[in-house]
Amino acid sequence: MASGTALIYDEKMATHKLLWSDPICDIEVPERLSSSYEQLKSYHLVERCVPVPAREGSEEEILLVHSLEHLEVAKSTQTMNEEELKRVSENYDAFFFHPSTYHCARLAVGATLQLVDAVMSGEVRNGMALVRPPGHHSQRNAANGFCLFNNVAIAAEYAKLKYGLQRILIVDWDVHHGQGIQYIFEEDPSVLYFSWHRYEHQEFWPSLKESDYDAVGLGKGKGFNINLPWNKVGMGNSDYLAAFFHVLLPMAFEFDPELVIVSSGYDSGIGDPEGQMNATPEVFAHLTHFLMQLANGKLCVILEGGYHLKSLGESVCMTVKTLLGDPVPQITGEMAPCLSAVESIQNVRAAHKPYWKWLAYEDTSFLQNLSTKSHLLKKANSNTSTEHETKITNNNNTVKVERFLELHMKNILFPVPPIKTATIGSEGSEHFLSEHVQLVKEMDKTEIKSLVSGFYADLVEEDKILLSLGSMLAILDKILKKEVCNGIAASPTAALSAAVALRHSVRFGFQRVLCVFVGDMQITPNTEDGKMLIINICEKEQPGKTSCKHCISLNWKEDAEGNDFFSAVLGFILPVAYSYQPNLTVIAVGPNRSLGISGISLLVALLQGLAESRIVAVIEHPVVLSTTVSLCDL
Ligand SMILES: NCCCNCCCCCC(=O)CS
Ligand SMILES: [Zn+2]
Repeated sequence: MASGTALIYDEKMATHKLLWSDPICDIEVPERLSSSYEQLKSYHLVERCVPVPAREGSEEEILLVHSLEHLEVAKSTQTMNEEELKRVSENYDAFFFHPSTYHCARLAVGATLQLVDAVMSGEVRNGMALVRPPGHHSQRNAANGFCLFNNVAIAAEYAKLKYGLQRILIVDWDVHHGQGIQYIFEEDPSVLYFSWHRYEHQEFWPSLKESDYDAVGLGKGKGFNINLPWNKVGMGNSDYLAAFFHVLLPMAFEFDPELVIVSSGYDSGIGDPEGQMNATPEVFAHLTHFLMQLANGKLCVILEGGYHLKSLGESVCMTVKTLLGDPVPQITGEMAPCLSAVESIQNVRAAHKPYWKWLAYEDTSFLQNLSTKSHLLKKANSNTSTEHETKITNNNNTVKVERFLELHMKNILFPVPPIKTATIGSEGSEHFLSEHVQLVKEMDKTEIKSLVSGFYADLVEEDKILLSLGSMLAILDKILKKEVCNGIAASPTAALSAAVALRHSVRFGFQRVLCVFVGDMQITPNTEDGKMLIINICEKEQPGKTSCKHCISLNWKEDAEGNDFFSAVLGFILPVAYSYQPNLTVIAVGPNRSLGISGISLLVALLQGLAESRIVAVIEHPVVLSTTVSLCDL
């Protein structure tokens, strides 16, 4: 598995700038790039990345997507004076030329392709390219929305051609619809394009009918274009996470891409004048973390929009920090998506039902009266405020947002715990594990006995059991003291170890401990104090087992595709776990587990988005090593 994160930046891309007054384009300033880079430096993130130089994209590479005419027009602007530049710019919707624009746009293309090469060659695992002008609005024969060449679309065509890829996922989390990308790939089933965007029932720019949820692709491309319109402003972390859990991630796992490219616009973040949304910078760490679980981690993040310099910089840092494998910061605030977001999520799922296995059982009965419904919704929304109150409605609120960003930002990029993963390896096992792993010495028996005696002494008689608890407790202690980030212990009885780990963590002072138990859990610690949440994925109905508020059992059977597993984890376990906001996660795999190794590794990897990635895995013997790899392989 490749390692390392590439960072591609060339300050020459800051020369492109607006020479006349234009209230629409004046937010796309050179400082977007330089201040993001400075922010990365201030958090010591640049030095941790692999520097990869930008290059000029060739004319041939640009012609993979654009017409010769478009290329020639762009090229001809290099020698124009301001008046001519202004005139050419007026041919396009929201675009401006500068004498250096053509050169900068070729650098943006080249930087993007350099990142694709670095990732596809295995030189790095993932990376980010800080580029401008952005690309996702530009079309075969036109510049649009600050974009001249479609960097991400060219990258996808380039990767198909040079590396023979057949499945590329493009995730566009910019707050605008990347209609350029949609037009280029809408008949192409080898490129899955997902975009969410501010839409407000087609009121918001670019105000296209084809940006709505029912634009699912054309011909062979049907089902491979996913539009999630936001019909209200003020969308926040909970709405973005719900969109990933209930739309993008199940599709992405079913699609199983060989490469993931992100049209990474941060105008969907809080404070941005274009987006007017409320999602905070750490949400981009979570979104990045989720996408890192696809395509063996081959992830190329390409900058698109983002016009609030402070919010942009913090979000860029959150993204790069996560690409580097750092623990994911806790998401705070409400966890329920708003009504309008749920409406959009339901609509796009219903529109895609015919094209996706994981949606086979989707109930679309609500759709019948949708046409009147959305009309009614629109009318209703004009007065009722059943949505997030939009915190940034008028300018004195903007001050509040600025204040929020100042206060909120300075300490959310915490120092990384020195060691990532702890394990009790039998002699020599350290050779299997990556450099992140620290071997922890066993606790001695007397210490264990005294520690455990207050809990399950009646259950713990045999020494073998006692010893197994010792290794888990030794690791758990390091996690609770935040000396390590996560750990893994083998155990002859995962159920007992999990129960002790839960009790021990609560006694240590953790207020919300999540336990995901795979297999039938003989012991269920009492959870009524709300300090534990147990999700039990069990093969068969547990006779007489009552599901109480904090103990949920999910009946499970191994199925042919394994797709149901993804939608169960993504559509149920993660949303429940995220709404619980645990500060520690215990995952335990019992004897008759029903999930394959890959399923467990994915579950562990996805659960690392919680509790600042504090997770302890208690595994029955045979699967120990592979799970260790997925733990320290973040
Ligand atoms: N009433 C007309 C308003 C037009 N606004 C155009 C905004 C273009 C934004 C492009 C962008 O941010 C790329 S990521
Ligand atoms: Zn944008």
